[in-house]
Amino acid sequence: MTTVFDERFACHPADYVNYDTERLRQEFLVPTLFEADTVRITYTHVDRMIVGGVMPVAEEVKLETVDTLKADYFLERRELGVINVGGPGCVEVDGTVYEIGTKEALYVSRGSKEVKFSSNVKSSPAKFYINSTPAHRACPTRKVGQGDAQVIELGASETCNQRTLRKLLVSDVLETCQLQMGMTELAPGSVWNTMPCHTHSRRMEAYMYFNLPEDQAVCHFMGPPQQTRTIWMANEQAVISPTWSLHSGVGTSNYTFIWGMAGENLDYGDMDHVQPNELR
Ligand SMILES: O=C[C@H](O)[C@@H](O)CC(=O)C(=O)O
Ligand SMILES: [Zn+2]
Repeated sequence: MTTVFDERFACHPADYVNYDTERLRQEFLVPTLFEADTVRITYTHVDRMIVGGVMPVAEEVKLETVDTLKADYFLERRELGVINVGGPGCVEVDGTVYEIGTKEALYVSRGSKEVKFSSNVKSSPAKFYINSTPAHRACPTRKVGQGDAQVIELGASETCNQRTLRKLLVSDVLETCQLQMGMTELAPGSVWNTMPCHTHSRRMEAYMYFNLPEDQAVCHFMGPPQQTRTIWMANEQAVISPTWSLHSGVGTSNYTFIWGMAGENLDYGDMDHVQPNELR
C-alpha cells in the first residue's frame, strides 16, 4: 500500500480574484481521491482539515501518519470521519471491526492508534472518503448508519434543487470535537445544491461529489457572494471551501455529495444566507 500526501495553504479572498482557471484548481480542487490500495490525503491549512480517500482492493490499507503531522500516529491529535461511497467494507479501529456499508459512516476517536480499511468484495471495492480535523479530546468511536441520520428534505423540483440532506456525523447525532459531516442526494431532474446558498465564516467546508455519471460534470461555485468563480468537477472529486467562500453547485445531471465542516462552532444552522438574485 502507498500513502500519497499533498499540502494546500490558506488563501486571501483579495488574492483569489486574480487566479486563473489552473490556479483555482491547484488551490481548491482535490482531483483524485480513490486509487487502488492507496491512501490519498490532502492537508489544507484552512482549519487544518485533511480530505482524502482510501480504496482497499487487493490488500488491507492502513492509515499511516505522514512526516508533516509530526505525530507518532495519524490520530494522535486528530479525529476522523469516514463515509463509504463504494461497495461494502470494514474499518478496524484498534482491533474492533466495524462493517461499513455503502453510504454508512464511522466516527473515529482521537487517540485511536491503528485504523485499517478493507473491502468485502474485490470486484466492488469500498471507497472510504475521509475528513480529519484537530481534536482536543477523545469522543467515542461510533458507526452511524443511514437509519441513524437526521434527515431534512430541501428545495423543490420547480427550482431544480429538490434534495435529501442526511446529517451523519453531526452534533445532533453524536459527539465530536469540531468535525461535522453529512450527505446530500439530489432528486432525479434536480441539479442545484445549496441554492439559495450561504457562507459561514465560523467554519470552512469541503464538498465531495459522487454518483455523478462519468460523462457528466458539476460546475461548483465558490468565492465571496459578490465575486464568484467556478470550478468544473468530475465524479469523485473534492473541493475546499475557505471560510470566506460560498459553496454551491449545478450538475449536468443529478448526483450526491458529502459535505464536511470544521471550525469554531457545531451549529449547523449558523449560516449567512444569500439569495440567488444577490449573487455576482
Ligand atoms: O453548511 C452546510 C452545507 O453547506 C451543506 O450541508 C448544504 C447542503 O448540503 C445543501 O444545501 O444541499
Ligand atoms: Zn455550508
